[in-house]
Formats: sequence, C-alpha cells, structure tokens
Amino acid sequence: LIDSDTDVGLLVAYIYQVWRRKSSAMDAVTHKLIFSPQLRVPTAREIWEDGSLTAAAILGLLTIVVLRYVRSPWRKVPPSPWRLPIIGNTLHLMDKSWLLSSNCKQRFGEVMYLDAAGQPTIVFNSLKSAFDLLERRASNYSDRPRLVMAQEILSNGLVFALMNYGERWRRLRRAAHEALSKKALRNYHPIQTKEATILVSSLLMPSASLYPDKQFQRFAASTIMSILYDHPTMVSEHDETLKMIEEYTLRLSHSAAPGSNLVDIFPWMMHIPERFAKWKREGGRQFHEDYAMFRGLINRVRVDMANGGNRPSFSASLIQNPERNKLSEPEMSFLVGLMHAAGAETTATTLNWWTFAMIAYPEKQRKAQAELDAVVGRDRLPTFADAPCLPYLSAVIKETLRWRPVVRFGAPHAATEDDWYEGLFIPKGAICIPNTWNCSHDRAVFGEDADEFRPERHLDEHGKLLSGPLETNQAGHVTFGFGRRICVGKDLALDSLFISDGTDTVGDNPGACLITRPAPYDCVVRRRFTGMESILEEERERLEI
Ligand code: HEM
Repeated sequence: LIDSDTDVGLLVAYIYQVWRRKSSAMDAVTHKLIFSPQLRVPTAREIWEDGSLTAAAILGLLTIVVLRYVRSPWRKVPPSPWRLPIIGNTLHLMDKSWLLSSNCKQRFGEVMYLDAAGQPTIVFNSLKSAFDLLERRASNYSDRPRLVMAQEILSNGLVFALMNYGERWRRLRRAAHEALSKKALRNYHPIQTKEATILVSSLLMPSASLYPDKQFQRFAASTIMSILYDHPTMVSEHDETLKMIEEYTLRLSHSAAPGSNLVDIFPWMMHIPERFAKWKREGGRQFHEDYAMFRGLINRVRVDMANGGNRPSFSASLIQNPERNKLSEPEMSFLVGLMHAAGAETTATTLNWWTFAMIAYPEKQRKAQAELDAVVGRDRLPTFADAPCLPYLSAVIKETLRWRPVVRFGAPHAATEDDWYEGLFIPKGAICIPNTWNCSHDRAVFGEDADEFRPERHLDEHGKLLSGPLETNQAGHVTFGFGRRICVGKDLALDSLFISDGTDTVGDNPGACLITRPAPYDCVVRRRFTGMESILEEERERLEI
C-alpha cells in the first residue's frame, strides 16, 4: 500500500493522530484514502477547526516535502556553477571562453550541469565521459534538442543534422551513409585530385594572398559542389549557385545559434497565428525559396542523367535508388543541400589550421616533406594510392583535427530517458554538449603534452599509424562527434584533407587562438624544388583543367 512519498506522509499524519487519539476526522481521511473510498472526507473547515488534525496535516505535508527533496534525483545532477533567478546559467553557457578554460574543468569536473533558463544542459569536459555516454550509450543520446526557428520554421523539419532520432532520421542517415561509403568515395577521388591540383597551383601563384583562406574556401566549396551535384569546377568564390547556398548555410547557422530567436526560448510563440508573426511568414517564404533552389539543383542532375550522363555524384546515387532510399522530393533536396552546409566550411577551416600548424611547427613540416620525398619522389604529385605508405602525413592530419578542432563544441545531443552516470543524474530531455576542445586536449588520454602539436602520438614505435582506440573516437577523430550522430562525411573530409596536403609553408605564428578559425597570419607558399611547375602543368593538362 505504501509506495509513494504521499503515502508515507499520510501514514505519518495518521500515526500522529492515533498517538493523540483525538480526531475522528483524520481517521476518516486515512480510512477513505487507504481502506474505504466510500467514507466521507472531512471538509476544509472541519480540518481547520480540529487543531490536532491541522498539526497532523502539516506534519504529513512536511514529511512529503522532505522525502521528495531527499529522494529527488535532481539533487544528484552534476556539479554546477551558481545560478541567477529565471535565466539560470544562460550567461555561463554563452561565455564560450570560460567554458573552454581549464579553470572550468578543474572546478566543475568532467561532467558539468548548467540550467539554461529551465532547460537542463550537460557539458562533457572529458573524453571518457563524452565517450561513455554519447558513444557507449548511444541509444539514449542520439536525439537532438528542439530548434524551432532553424528546423521547424525555416526548414519544415527537413534538416537532417537537426532531426530528432527516429524513423525519418534513420532513413536519411542510411541513404547518406551509402552515398558516402568507402566504395562510393573512390568515385570522387578524380574530383578531389583535380581540385587539389588547382589549389596547389593557385597557392603557388605570385598574386596569391598571404593568408590562404580564400583558396581553401574555394577548394572546399568547389569540391563538395562537384561531389554533390556534379557542378563544374568553380574558378572563383563569386559563383552564383555557391552564393545562394552559402546564404542558406549562414541563415541556418545563425538561426540555430543559441539565443538568436525568441521562439527558441519561448516555444509557445510557435502557436501565434502567422498574420501576427512576421518572422513566421518570412521563415515560411524563405523555406519555399530554399526548397526551389535545392530542387532545381537536383533536377539538373536528373536532366543530365536522362540525357545519358553517368558521372558519379551524391545526388545521382540518391536518384538512382528511389525504392531503396524511400526519400520524398523535399527530403532528398534538403539532405543534399545540408551536405554543403556541413562539409565546406569545416574542411576549409581544417586546411587553414593545418597550414597554421605547419608554420608553428616547422620541424614537423620537414618530417612530412621527407616522407613525401621518400615515398612519392620529386617527379610526380601524390595520389590516393600513396596514402597507405604515408603514415606520417595521415598522422599530421589526425593531429591537426585534434590539436585545433574546428568545432570547439560538438553538435548538441539530447537524452531520451533519465540516466545515471557515476552517481550523477542526467535528466530526460537534457541537452548534452561535448566540449570538443577539452576532450581533444584531455591530459588523461593525450598526456601532459596534450597542447603540443605532435603527430607522433598517432604512430607506433615502428612509425605505423596506430589502430584500435586511437583509430576510433578516442583520439584524432573526436572532432567528428560521437555515437550514432557522428559526422557522416568524415571519410570524405579525410580524403579531401589528404590529397590537398603537402606544400611548403613559412610565416609568423600569431599565437594560440581560442576561436575556431586562426586569426589572419602571414604565410608564404613556395615550391620545394625546381621542376615543380612542369609537374603541375602536366597534371593540369592530363586533368583538362
Ligand atoms: C573536417 C571536416 C568536418 C568536421 C570537423 C565535421 C564535424 C562534424 C561534427 C562535430 C558533427 C556532429 C556530430 C555529433 O552530433 O556528434 C558533424 C555532423 C555531420 N556532418 Fe560533419 N564534419 C566535417 C565534414 C563533413 C562533410 C565533408 C560532410 C558531408 C559531405 C559532413 C556532413 C555531416 C552531417 C550530414 C552531419 C549530421 C549527422 C547527423 O546528425 O546524423 N561533415 N560533423
């Protein structure tokens, strides 16, 4: 009979009454509630007039409150900084440099709790905690938090990366996974090789900017557009299609940023009729425009295929398997469109950090060049076939991704059910954010020199690339996220990074930065040996650039 805090409270009140042997009214209450629901419940007036009954009621209520407090799992949420009324820890969440500081981890530990205006939020500050939950208990941590503006209004629920964990996400993930499988990726190697040749040529041009970011942006955007839509190589960043897609990417990332829309803080605003909410009308109009753009791009591939074109592309592989993928037209259009948003900027910024690392650690640059000279020689450009023989270069890429992860905080996951981790309570619906920076600089995993750029940490004593835990999420690939929501374009990104590495770079180190992209730095790109131009020229002719 006694199976809740209320029952215990009632029992305490009843015992008190029996002890006082006074009130028959209290007997009536307990009898009614526990034994015989037909009995009459005393009125509030009767309780009020019977002094000892009032005392019993207060005692019962106090018992319930104390029990609820003592037993509440919320007392066991992870350590948390002080909170302000109403907004809770919102200011802490917005202070990214504080979240990234070692002070934050030292004070609040590996798993930290923040209350974002009533929304429970968990930050994972160590690789172990992020891995234990987001990866090992992935079935409970693969959902995404609700983003009303970015997902519901601007995208009609179609942004795959923001989708709730469920049937639709699974269907889209399977389709994306197949179109980006290792086998499918081989089809894109010629595109990546061609783009890498253009990149190296443009970096070596005397007019090239001192800060190579523009070239990296063009390379990444053009590569991904060719892979997605078989789009012709983009010679400049002023390409019209590219501009439209980049505007979409910007809109999506702005609208998904925390605190940028009132409707995300007060989701009830979603019920305001459109005629009173301009933001809703504008969002709906924008959705239709974006859909028309993405649909138009896919239709171009369809027309090309109907005319006998058989060049591989991400869109073509989705179009070819309509039965298997079971994707509707809007699902397909937004899935392909998202791939650009997710893959272009991330790849370009990683290349920028790679250049920065080569400048800051010239001895590592020399080592990678020595490996290239030994394996590839000086009379041709490296190819994908060389990759297995270039472990040091692969380690350099892994280390770049670890040392300066382009996304300092991984995409937020959400807990589907209440959970316990090492005695700490993680409530259902909590937003779970991996602090990628802290995870990839975790001294418990990477040692005391975690802040150093040291590609050797990914190699064994014979210079071979380590497999096992290092090959999985435990090291270089933390930057790609965790569990079932891990980046679906990871292998494609690694291929693009591999084929575009390997130029000679010197310059000034502006010091470590906290922001995602390095601050502009001076950099000179120069050829390492004579004859380089003619090799590039031959390659350009072969690839018909
Ligand atoms: C260096 C390059 C890249 C980095 C650092 C990166 C990083 C990430 C991260 C951190 C996530 C979130 C994972 C999580 O929720 O735990 C993610 C998800 C995703 N990435 Fe990437 N990414 C890169 C390149 C790419 C490329 C080239 C593509 C597409 C061709 C891509 C497509 C996606 C998609 C679609 C998702 C959403 C997955 C889902 O929610 O199920 N990414 N990426």
